[in-house]
Amino acid sequence: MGNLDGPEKLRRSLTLRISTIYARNTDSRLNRNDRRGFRPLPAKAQFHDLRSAPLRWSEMICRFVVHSSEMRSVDSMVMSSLQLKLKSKTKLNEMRTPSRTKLNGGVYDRDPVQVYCRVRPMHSDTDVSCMKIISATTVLMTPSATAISHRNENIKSMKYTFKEVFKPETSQQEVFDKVASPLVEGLLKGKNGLLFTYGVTGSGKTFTMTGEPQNCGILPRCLNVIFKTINDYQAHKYVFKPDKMNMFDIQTEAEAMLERQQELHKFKAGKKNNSNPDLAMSSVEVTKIDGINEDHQYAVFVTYVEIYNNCVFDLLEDGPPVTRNFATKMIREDGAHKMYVHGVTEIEIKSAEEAFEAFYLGLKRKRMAHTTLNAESSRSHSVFTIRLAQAPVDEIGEAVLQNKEYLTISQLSLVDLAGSERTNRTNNTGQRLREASNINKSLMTLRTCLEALRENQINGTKNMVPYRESKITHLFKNFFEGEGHVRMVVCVNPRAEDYDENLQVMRFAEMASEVEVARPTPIESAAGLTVGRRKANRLFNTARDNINRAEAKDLELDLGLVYSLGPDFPSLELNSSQAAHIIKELTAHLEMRINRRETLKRSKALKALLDLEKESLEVRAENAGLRGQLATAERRARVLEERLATLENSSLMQQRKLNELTEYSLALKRELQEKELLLSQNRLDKEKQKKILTKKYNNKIAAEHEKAREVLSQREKLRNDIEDKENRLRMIAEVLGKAENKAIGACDTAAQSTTREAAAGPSGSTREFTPGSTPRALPAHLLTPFTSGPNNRDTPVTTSRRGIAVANPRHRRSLSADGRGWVEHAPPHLVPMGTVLKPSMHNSKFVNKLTSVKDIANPKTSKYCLISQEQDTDGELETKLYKGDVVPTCGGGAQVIFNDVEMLKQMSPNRVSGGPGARTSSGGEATCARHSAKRRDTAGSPPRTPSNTSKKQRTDED
Ligand SMILES: Nc1ncnc2c1ncn2[C@@H]1O[C@H](COP(=O)(O)OP(=O)(O)OP(=O)(O)O)[C@@H](O)[C@H]1O
Repeated sequence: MGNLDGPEKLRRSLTLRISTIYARNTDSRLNRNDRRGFRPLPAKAQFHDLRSAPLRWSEMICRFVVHSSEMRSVDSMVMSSLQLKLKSKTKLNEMRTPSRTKLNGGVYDRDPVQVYCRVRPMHSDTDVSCMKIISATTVLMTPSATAISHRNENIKSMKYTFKEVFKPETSQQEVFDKVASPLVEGLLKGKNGLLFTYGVTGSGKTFTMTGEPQNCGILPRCLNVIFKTINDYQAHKYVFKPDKMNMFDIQTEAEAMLERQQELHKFKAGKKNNSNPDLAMSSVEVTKIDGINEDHQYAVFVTYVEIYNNCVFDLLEDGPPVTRNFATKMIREDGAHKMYVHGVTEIEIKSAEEAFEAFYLGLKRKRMAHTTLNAESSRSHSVFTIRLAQAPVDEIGEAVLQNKEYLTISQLSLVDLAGSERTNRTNNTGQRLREASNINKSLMTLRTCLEALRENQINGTKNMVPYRESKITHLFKNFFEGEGHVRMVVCVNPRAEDYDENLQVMRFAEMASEVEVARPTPIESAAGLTVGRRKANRLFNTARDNINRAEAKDLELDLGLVYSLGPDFPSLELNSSQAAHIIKELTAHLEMRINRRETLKRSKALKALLDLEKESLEVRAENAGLRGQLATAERRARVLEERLATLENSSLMQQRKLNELTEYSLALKRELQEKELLLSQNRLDKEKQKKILTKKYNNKIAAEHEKAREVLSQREKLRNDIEDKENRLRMIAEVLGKAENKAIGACDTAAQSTTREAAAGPSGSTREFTPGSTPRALPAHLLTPFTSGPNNRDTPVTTSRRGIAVANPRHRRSLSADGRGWVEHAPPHLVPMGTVLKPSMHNSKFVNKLTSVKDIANPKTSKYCLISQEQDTDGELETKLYKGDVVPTCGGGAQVIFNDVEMLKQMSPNRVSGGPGARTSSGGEATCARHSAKRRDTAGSPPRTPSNTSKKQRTDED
């Protein structure tokens, strides 16, 4: 280097030393030989002093290229790096998980859930709105006349206040800036956040969360901003590695590199591309978020799950892009009592494009369907979770500190809830109906949980919050029970038809805004580490790269630092003349010693190198063996995990089936009990009715018996009367018979027999009745001669008579009529018979038609006679008399028992008849008609010719 001029010499020496130091800066034990040319360190230099050496170098190199103002932080870094180890030792055991800040004697610092309202544009201009935005924070809802709540609860216009109300024309960017941007900032600063959209179906929740291809929503914008902000501070892939139990491991650069190489091999086998070329969300202009910790390294992980019919499905699971056959996942609690989806695919993302790719893969798999109210309706709740792992870089600003306690995990969950639906509006059936009922049920649980939480917070109670009743609330538990910011965007469709549902949404929003969540604690920077070390390291690296370039010749060098390595060797003076010889010998000796030492050193170094090489080989072999074991163990663990997941799924399914069966059996039991109850009720009713009826029946029977008894006694009485009268008549007849015998002397046989017949009573000793004859004696008036007429019937007649006169009232054939209590039922225009054969029915009631029951059923009526007249086959008039007794019935009516039929035939006197007994007469028609009828006792004599015969047919019913 002696021939080189100043700057060149310096450049070379710097290059040599920087590369040496850089190559070893991860090793804490620097070799003295490596520090050749540096200012010697004190003999008792401590470990942390040695670590500071490269930083001094970085300081020095930086001076070539950076502005002096930037050096201030580097200076301070150099100073504070000395204290690193001591302080870091004391901080090792400090927990990094955010803990609740206690204020004023145990009261937690809390923020309320911030609720925003977004009103979507109307479908068409003709739609009627039920909502008016009256200020930046207030809406006024007015019910339409048809609204149910207006009719039932008589609700008038209501005002609802929000953190902010977004008008229909508000842009997606504005909504993102106001609602989501603070949450993203919180995420980058280590705070948890939850943002969910809530509203009726078709109100714009998905539009707000996801957006449209050219007008993206909150989620893509969040991803854009995150990657834009942490782009320069990302850790290498696989430095942070999820441990599958909701926590992360930190790997060394070497381990991470190995995994990257393995992944590269996998990718060569076949890379999947799920990005959607139509959706250019990444092209949106984004602004970075300021104020993130530049001494940290960051890694972003995403998961995307949907909760469909209260089951959790992983939307990023390996498999074909569009599939529905994924297994359900379980929600579990990690070591820090946080809920997480066990076995979910968590992808490490290195750019916004990669994030969109994952997001669109999930979006394709998300369950959407066409419904009456929304062409693309979400049938599930979707939860996109961004987890950010961050950890400080080491003291030289190069790699992540290998200490899990410095690791901070924050998460932002973006939830697009499915919309509440009223089935009578959607007209859903089958699967859609089941989905809707599950959606409504889970939203109801969310509401119940928030209500319980609010109740506990307001009243200081400790009532159980039913998070576990629904998967979505189970997942939300982290946010409401832990720390973080919770925001909700209430989406509303201002149509008048949606009023009732929007009213429920508004009430929910009002209630949710009263729930408070613990404010997150800001994370502290890594203990004792110099702020800005990462930047310094970066500058150092840049400088190191630059110094090798040709342009470095022209760099202005501050040589002051370089020559401050130490003073020159003092000059030696020789004054004696023999000294030259001595010096020569000494020089030779010294050279020999130096050569020897060099040789020894080289051989020693060679040996050390060989040892090192051997050791390194052994370590490598051991490492390979261990890696193999690790890979096997991992494989086995994966297989076991898969088996566990399968078993869990099947147990879940069995459990679900069991629950369903239990519910079904319970329902059946309930039904059975109800039916039994109904049966016993019926039985009781019947028994009661039976008792009532029996009682009624008995009463009626008793009444009937009573009536029958009365009727019988009446009958008995009547019979006695009749007998009495008959006896009297008989006596009269006997008296009359004796008188006649005396007056007439000899009487023809026929007349005698007739008179005897008529006069003979049942008690008469001389009279014999033939079967079928009338068992009653003729009344006295009937025995009068024909001429006596009806008016003289009661008067005893002493005039003699010969033969049987045609119109002789004594020969009146109808013995059935006693003239009392008769109802005569005959056609209105009865041809007058004018014959004695017509029964005498005194004081009878004459009716043409039987219209009233009372005509028959009254105590005065005891006989009934139906008279019909018609022409017979010879054209003669034929009169029939159907006679019967009227018998009262139990029900208060009456029945007629027919017991006698009489038939009268009237023949024209002009009619020429060749038959025996036929008569011709020149007498008038009326007379002829009157005399043509003849009585014949059917029982006593055989029937005559039909022309002049009157028949009596008796049907004795009794
Ligand atoms: N603010 C808005 N500006 C413009 N269009 C909107 C807005 N909000 C919603 N829309 C439109 O309304 C329709 C329904 O919206 P979206 O699918 O987001 O409803 P949703 O609340 O998610 O319904 P669901 O609960 O059924 O999934 C979409 O076509 C969407 O483009």
